[in-house]
Amino acid sequence: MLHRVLVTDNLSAAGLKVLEENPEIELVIKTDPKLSVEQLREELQDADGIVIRSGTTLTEEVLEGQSRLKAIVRAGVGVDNIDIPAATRQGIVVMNTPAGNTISTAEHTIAMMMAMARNIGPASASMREGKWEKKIFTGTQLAGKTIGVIGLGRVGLAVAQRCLGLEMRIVGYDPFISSERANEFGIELYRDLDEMLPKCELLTVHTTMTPETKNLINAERMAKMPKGARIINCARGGIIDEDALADAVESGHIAGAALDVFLQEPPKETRLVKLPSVLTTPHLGASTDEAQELVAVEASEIISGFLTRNEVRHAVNMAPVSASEMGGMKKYIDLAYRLGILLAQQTHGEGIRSAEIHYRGEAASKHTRLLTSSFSSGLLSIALGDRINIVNASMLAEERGIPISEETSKKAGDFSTMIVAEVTTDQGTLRAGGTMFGHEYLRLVLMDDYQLDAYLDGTMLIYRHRDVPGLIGLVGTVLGKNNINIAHMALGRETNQPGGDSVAVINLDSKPGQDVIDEILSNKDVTAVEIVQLPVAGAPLPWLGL
Ligand SMILES: NC(=O)C1=CN([C@@H]2O[C@H](COP(=O)(O)OP(=O)(O)OC[C@H]3O[C@@H](n4cnc5c(N)ncnc54)[C@H](O)[C@@H]3O)[C@@H](O)[C@H]2O)C=CC1
Ligand SMILES: O=C(O)CCC(=O)C(=O)O
Repeated sequence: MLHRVLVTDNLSAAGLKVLEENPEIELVIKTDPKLSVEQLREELQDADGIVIRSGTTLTEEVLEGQSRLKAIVRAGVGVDNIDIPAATRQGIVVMNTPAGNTISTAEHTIAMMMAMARNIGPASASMREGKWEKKIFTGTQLAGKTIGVIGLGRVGLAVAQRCLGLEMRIVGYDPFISSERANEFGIELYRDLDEMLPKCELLTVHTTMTPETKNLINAERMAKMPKGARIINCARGGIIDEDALADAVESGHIAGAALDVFLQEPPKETRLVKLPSVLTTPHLGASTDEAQELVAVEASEIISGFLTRNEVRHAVNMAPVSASEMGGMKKYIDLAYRLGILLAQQTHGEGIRSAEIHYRGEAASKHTRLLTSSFSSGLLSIALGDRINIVNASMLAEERGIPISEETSKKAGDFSTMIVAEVTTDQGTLRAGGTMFGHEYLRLVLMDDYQLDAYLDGTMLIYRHRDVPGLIGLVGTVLGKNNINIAHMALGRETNQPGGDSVAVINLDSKPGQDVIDEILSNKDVTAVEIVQLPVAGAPLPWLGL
């Protein structure tokens, strides 16, 4: 089946070519005219993936109920036009291309700073009107000035490097970078933003947009900057309070501002944009041929890799997994998922309080967070059906107040690799442990305290009983007379003594009806019977299609 990829913003031709040339992808381009919310919802119903830039907004309303959509790729950095919690809840993986437009954005920041410092915009406009106004456009030299850089990630550091070349002094603020790293870039790092601001003759922000960075630079903080300071924002509108900035520019406390990004794009409130000492561009930071080609090609490769090879690159709502890593993980993902569905059925998905997963031996060196998500998606599958997958399982478990923890030990026990899951419910704790033979055949080797060796697939009849002679034959007869074939049978004894409590797991070729269960249960030595239905061996996992 072809994977349908929707593109709703302008992507460079080189990026589109990657998608067009992939025989497993069907490309649908809907850039002109811009889709309404309703049209976007409709298009997404038939899409496996979507590639966007900043022009498309994927809100909760748009993403709600999009059961076919598996991946969103942002050709660029900022994912603030995507409702990430909504996407995660829907089980949609969100990925971006973090590095392709860094240099272009840093260059745009420098261009904005220099143009603002030398009044290039208004001077050019004045000449276009036939004027020659040398005096009023006298600017300010940058060499020797102190610039504050807030957010020392990819763009912030690239800006700092360039400012160093302009012989500026650089002070910086980013709570998540070490002073050693900042010093490598010639930046004097401050741990307190308010202490740094009085030093900043220029200030540039390069953080992502988060609740913490919204209005990070407000009226109070602008007041702490020296009179005549200048502010640049080529990151995200709203990191600098737009109203407060307009006030500060009007009052003359801030001499000028250079803005590429706005709270609303295009801005509806234009007081700031119309101020003569405010220089603006329409979100052009990443708009160079080079950056657009890089991000578009990378975005197209990311969506193709995800849909055709299960590769997860630069995901913002799940752990990344390379194609080769995914290859070695498939069986483990499957094993964890099967243990989850097994325990879900044994608890009937009710009253689950918490779960603990233990990874032993080889399993401990795998991507255990992903395996735990896979287990969780199996565990919650009864309650949530096919709405749940590896992407949203942890979030949905947390939302239901079910803590799912993991513990790893590289020391192998009885098996070279093993996953043991324990689920605590209102009634008690259930345990299931699985391994794989020859990296291929999944086996259930632990059930509560019983050691056994059962197939971990298909229809499983599990009955608990006293270990007395003849019982296996009796159960076999009941199944036989109802024409139910036994594929495999495993027994687990609590102690090695006969007569104690035991469990039997019988893999069947068809599912017995209630009458068969009742007949087995009517035996005085049988204490409980349950049927567990697992996917058949080798069945593709939901969503990942592994
Ligand atoms: N104008 C444009 O066209 C473009 C804008 N951008 C925007 O530029 C910004 C930076 O992008 P990158 O450098 O690639 O991101 P990044 O993730 O590499 O860097 C962000 C930095 O902000 C820091 N940070 C987070 N919270 C902070 C806080 N409260 N205070 C101070 N620092 C904080 C982080 O520690 C990180 O170092 C993003 O908002 C991105 O969306 C990026 C590319 C193009
Ligand atoms: O796609 C664009 O033009 C904007 C890029 C951007 O803002 C980003 O990558 O965060």
